[in-house]
Parts: sequence; structure tokens; C-alpha cells
Amino acid sequence: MTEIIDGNAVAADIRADLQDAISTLKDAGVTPGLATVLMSDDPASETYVSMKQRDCEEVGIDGIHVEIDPEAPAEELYETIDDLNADPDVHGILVQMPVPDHVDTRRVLRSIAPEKDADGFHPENVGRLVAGDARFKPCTPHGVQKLLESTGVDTEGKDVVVVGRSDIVGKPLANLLIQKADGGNATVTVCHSRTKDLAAKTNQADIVVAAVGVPELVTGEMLSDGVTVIDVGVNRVDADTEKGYELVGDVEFESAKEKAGAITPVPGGVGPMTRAMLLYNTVKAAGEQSDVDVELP
Ligand SMILES: Nc1nc(=O)c2c([nH]1)NC[C@@H]1CN(c3ccc(C(=O)N[C@@H](CCC(=O)O)C(=O)O)cc3)C=[N+]21
Repeated sequence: MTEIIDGNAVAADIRADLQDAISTLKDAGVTPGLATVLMSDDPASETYVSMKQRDCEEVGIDGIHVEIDPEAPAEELYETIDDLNADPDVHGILVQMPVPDHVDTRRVLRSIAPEKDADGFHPENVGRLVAGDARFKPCTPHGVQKLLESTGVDTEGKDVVVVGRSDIVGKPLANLLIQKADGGNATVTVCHSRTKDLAAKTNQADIVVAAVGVPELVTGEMLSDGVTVIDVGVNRVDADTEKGYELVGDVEFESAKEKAGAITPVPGGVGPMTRAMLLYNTVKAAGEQSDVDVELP
């Protein structure tokens, strides 16, 4: 029987475990604070940010939300980041991506104080991760590691194929998976749009992680029996539903399930884990900034 990996359940466990750390902080007079900044009117971005705010409320993190008109000058975003950097009640900052074209994304990532960089996207934090000295692991890759661990899938010595080379998922995940550390020690192949024969790569994998943003790119016939499949994609495709769309992953679930030993669904797989690891980074940041020792799950 194929195991359907329940990301909602694993994320709920992590949130429950974080509650202890949050209590420790509150006993020391510190309420962890996460600022989310949204400069977009994309409905998907709005949904994700409001889910992140709801998560904060559930676990007792102070959620601060800033909305900036997507037509406003870029300076408004840069100034908002400066203000949040200087605000002692804000321990973590997340600027929802993508930002409008007239905003310099790299400048945004560079200007968030590295110690408040809850996404782990600042170049200093990217460098530390690659050097094996991560401060904040980016939320989605970290969530994928936690999901594998909770499923009892040891990455050591495994052949992992990561489909996708983005700065926020594919690259950092590949780096984590090759490290001499728990959740690492794998042999990693990173595939992308110029890969010659994707199916030949995925077919020899013990673990396939799909993170390309192409709906249902990975199909059952590209997989070998017993493979673990982690689907990072959350694509909204037009459908005759109440909302007018449905969510599909980068994996064709029905055919992949026939081959997989374990597989994550969309929704309810990696998405909730990404949000849980954002809370994790916020709590970690609050502990470090206030010199309170917190135990993290
Ligand atoms: N600075 C920044 N940090 C991010 O972490 C970030 C970002 N920008 N931009 C966009 C992507 C996407 N992302 C998701 C997080 C959770 C779900 C999620 O919870 N999905 C639910 C369902 C969501 C729904 O119902 O629409 C699920 O898969 O079960 C999805 C997508 C974070 N991102």
C-alpha cells in the first residue's frame, strides 16, 4: 500500500512542539513577532499571507501585517523593511514573493536584517547554509526534510532527484541533502528545464522531489516502484469548481501513486510544512535576539 504522507498532521505536530518554546519565551517576557509584507494583489499571494497570519495567531506569535499598494514606488517597500529591521518587537520578517517588476528583488533580500530573515533568503544566510553553518533553513526545503524524517525515510546514501533549481526550493534543498548531517548524506541530482532526459533521471531515484511549478510534469511512468515522491508544486489550474480553480502539484498524483511507496498530496503535503517552518524560524529568531534558550522541534 502506498503511504499518503499527511503534511497537515506533521505540521500540526511541529506547531504543538513550538508551543513549548513560545511559552519559554513568554515566561521571559518575550512575545515572538513575525512581520509579513505583501506588495501584490495576486489572489494566491493574498491567500498564503493570510494563512501565515492565521498560523501565528494559533500558536501565540504576534503577527504584524503590512500591505503596500503594488503600484507604489519601490522606496515604500525598502523603507518598510528598514522600519521593521529597527523594530525590537519584530523578530522575523517575510516579504511575500514575487514583488512587482519595478522592485529590485535582490535589494529586498539584501536589505532584510540577516538575523530577522525568517525565509533564509538573505545572501549571508544562503552562504551560511551552503557552508554547512545554516542559521535559518529556508522554510520549504526544511519542511521537506522534516516530512521525510517523519515518514521514516532516511536520506543517507539515497539517490535523490530534485526537479527544479529555484533559489527558494531546488538549490537550498539540494545543498541540505548533500550535507554531512542528519537529513543529508544523499547523492543528489538537480534537474531543470534543460535536462536532456528527465525520465531517465527520475527513474533511477529513491526519492523524487518535484519543485518546478509545472502542473503534473512528473508522471507515474517516470518513476520506479517504491520511490518516495515529494510534491512541492502548488499550481492553481482553471477548473469547474466553486472557486473556479483547483490545486494540482508538479506530480500527476494518480499515476505516481501507483508506483510510489510514499507520496505527498497537494494540497495537504508540503504547503502546510512550509508554513510550520516559518513559525519555527520566527521562534528561533526571537530566542536568539532576546538571548533566551529555546528548544526547537
Ligand atoms: N517570501 C516568501 N516566502 C515563502 O515561503 C513563499 C513566498 N514568498 N511566495 C510564494 C511561496 C508559496 N508558498 C506557499 C506556502 C504555503 C502553501 C500552502 O499552505 N498550501 C496549502 C493550500 C493552500 C490553498 O488552499 O490555496 C497546501 O498545499 O495544503 C502554499 C504555498 C510560500 N511561498
